[in-house]
Amino acid sequence: MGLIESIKENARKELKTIVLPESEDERVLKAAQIVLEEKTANVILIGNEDTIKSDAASCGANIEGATIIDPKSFDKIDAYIDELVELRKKKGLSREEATEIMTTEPRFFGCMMVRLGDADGLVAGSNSPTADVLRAAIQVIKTAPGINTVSSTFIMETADGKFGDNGLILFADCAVNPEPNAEQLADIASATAATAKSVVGLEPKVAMLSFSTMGSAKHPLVDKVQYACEILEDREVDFAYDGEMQADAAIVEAIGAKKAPNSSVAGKANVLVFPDLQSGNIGYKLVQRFAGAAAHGPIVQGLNKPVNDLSRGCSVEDISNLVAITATQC
Ligand SMILES: CC(C)(COP(=O)(O)OP(=O)(O)OC[C@H]1O[C@@H](n2cnc3c(N)ncnc32)[C@H](O)[C@@H]1OP(=O)(O)O)[C@@H](O)C(=O)NCCC(=O)NCCS
Ligand SMILES: CC(=O)OP(=O)(O)O
Repeated sequence: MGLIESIKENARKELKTIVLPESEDERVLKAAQIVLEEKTANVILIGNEDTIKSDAASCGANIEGATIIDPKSFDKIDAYIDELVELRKKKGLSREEATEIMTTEPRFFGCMMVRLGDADGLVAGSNSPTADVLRAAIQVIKTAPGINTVSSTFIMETADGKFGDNGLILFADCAVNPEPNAEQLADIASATAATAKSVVGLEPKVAMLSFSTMGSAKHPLVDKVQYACEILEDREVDFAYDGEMQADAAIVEAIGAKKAPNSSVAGKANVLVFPDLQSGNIGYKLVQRFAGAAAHGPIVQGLNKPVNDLSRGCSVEDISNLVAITATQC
């Protein structure tokens, strides 16, 4: 059974409720139909009921069974507004401003549903930049206890099975931290190793990527990746990692053996940690488009409850798959 099929099977075992705030996007309505048909989650759509039903009819999506909630007539809206005022009181958010946010910004409203237990998880981002989804999630859901860095990973599924574990390989961070420092790179490595285990069922082998392998180049940017490896060593993490190394040394056995002969990760990596967001975001999109890989995510790591993002270029199937993944994280 493939990864997504087994995730869907797990999701069906205990049905969770996932909020889809971007009901104005017809891909979301079509994905809601798939999720309901496949019974991988209960679905909450946010917006005006008449508008959503008419949009669904226009695009041929059968959303029967989805719950539709309009923040403007929601019976708990006052409690939601109070909670946002409390959460943002150090930032001086007024009740008037909180009311505006809760009634006009569905991503914030959806995150509040998750925070207050009226839903289990949220998927958004097909119709908004990642930063908008992340701000709502970080401000409302907050980080999990003991976590300093929210980050993200894509589960890349390549067709020919040559790289990673039978074609499965996680890329991080491709969506959140523009210029991670060494501490944050180490945090990203740990969070992604945990996702590899918990979501994909892989024993993580983490390669800390650079344009240098084991000191072959000298540059402050290389030093940063080496320092991140030292931090992982100091933290005595419980997963295999190595670096710094180039992408070919990380994933091609013969090149790993030549460039990093003493490494237990080189040539076998199933988690790639990119040195910054430019390389990570460009890297995942090139593999997705050139290699025809499925890119599941970005799965957001380090939040107190599951909220996952999408690329605006996502397909209907990407959305329904990510809903199933989110349901298994609840
Ligand atoms: C994630 C991101 C939105 C945060 O933006 P920001 O401008 O720092 O957000 P804010 O200043 O509003 O910060 C909100 C809060 O989140 C915290 N925060 C920001 N990034 C964080 C992170 N990675 N981990 C933990 N907390 C974070 C801030 O400290 C702040 O906390 P506070 O409200 O208690 O002061 C920003 O880093 C970003 O835009 N990243 C790139 C997203 C992107 O464009 N991706 C490419 C396409 S996928
Ligand atoms: C993850 C990502 O790159 O999102 P988008 O394509 O929407 O910018």
